[in-house]
Amino acid sequence: MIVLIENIHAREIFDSRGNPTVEVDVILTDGVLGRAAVPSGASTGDREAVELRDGTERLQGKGVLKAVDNVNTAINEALHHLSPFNQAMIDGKMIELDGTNNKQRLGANAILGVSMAVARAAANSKHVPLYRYLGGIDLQLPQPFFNVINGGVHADSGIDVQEFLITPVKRTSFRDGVEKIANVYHTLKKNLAKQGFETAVGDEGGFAPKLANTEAAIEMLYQSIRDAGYQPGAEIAIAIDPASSEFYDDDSALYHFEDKDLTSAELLEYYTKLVAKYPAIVSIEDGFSEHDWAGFKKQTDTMGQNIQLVGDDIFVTNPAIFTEGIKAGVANAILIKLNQIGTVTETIETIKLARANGYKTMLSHRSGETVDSFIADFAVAMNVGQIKSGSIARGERVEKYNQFMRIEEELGD
Ligand SMILES: O=C(O)[C@@H](CO)OP(=O)(O)O
Ligand SMILES: [Mg+2]
Repeated sequence: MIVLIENIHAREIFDSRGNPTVEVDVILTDGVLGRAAVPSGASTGDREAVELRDGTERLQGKGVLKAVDNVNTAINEALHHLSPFNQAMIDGKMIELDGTNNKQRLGANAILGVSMAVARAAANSKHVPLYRYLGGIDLQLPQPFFNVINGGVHADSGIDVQEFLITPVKRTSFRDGVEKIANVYHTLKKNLAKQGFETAVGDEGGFAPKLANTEAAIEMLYQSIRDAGYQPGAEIAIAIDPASSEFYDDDSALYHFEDKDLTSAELLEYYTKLVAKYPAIVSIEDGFSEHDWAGFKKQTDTMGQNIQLVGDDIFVTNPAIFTEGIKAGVANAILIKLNQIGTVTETIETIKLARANGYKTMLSHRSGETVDSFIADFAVAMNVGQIKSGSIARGERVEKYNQFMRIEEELGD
């Protein structure tokens, strides 16, 4: 029996920050359903594909009814009775229908919702798990990075660095890694409370204590890793995402960081000293602004041999922009976010580009999420190597880690 797309239906739902977002149902001619929901960022890169919002009075302008309508009319018509098993063709049709270079007409939120839901419908129709449908034979669970202290625009902690992540470098399995992180997480909570700090959490489920600065947060992590019975660095390593585009001033070309205005060179000196003092730090993401390619390049030249340097806002998962970055020798790893580029097919293209050029890849959630765990299956299918999905203490974050544990159980040894 030939199975085709019968109907596509989108609706407006709400994400983990209480903002509207797009959910899409794809129904095939065999009656099978594929459903997917689109996440949303707060510290977005300028050149990300456009998230279409209504801009009307309703819901502070954040409604997504236009995007929903684009799915239910134009996209539904264009994909009617096409094969759900040719993802590249489906994504290509939507890119063509949109006709812009940043998906501003139909909305990347509309297009990505359909793109992911088609993949899921196809997998369901074939009765195979999504990770197996999208993946080849090389299915691998990634190294997980858990964001346990939140700052920047994700919390009101007052800490300039947006994310402090910990990763279980020594682990016997994915589940074992999650258990170790859970131990550190609960120890960190106790340590914060003991010292009189708040233990409420930020957007990504990490704590949002009013710590003095970056070093104080890292000290807190070192102490909690040790108190939980692990060695910082050898057993549990640390990563940071300063998301520095958020504190970069384009006019003066200065970084407003921890009450000082730093030049690009001064910020580099800061990072150099920071990793020398805290060798458990193995990865820095967006250490420099998306508008400071020279600074990012300088950091790559001086620190890139010893540490992972991840480009997020600067590359926005865009194959064309990333190609410029590769040519310029900027960063040695790339953060991958499906909604920065807007289709499954283009995301795969960027991952392949990274692999071909010796860049590491880290798949990422957004700070506004839903319980959709598409990225867990996608990470395994694409063998991305690393993932970040927040802490283990908010449902929409932990659902991704739980899905990895289900997949690990299915894959066995
Ligand atoms: O900067 C980031 O890496 C992301 C995800 O953690 O944040 P946002 O989704 O707000 O862009
Ligand atoms: Mg980032």
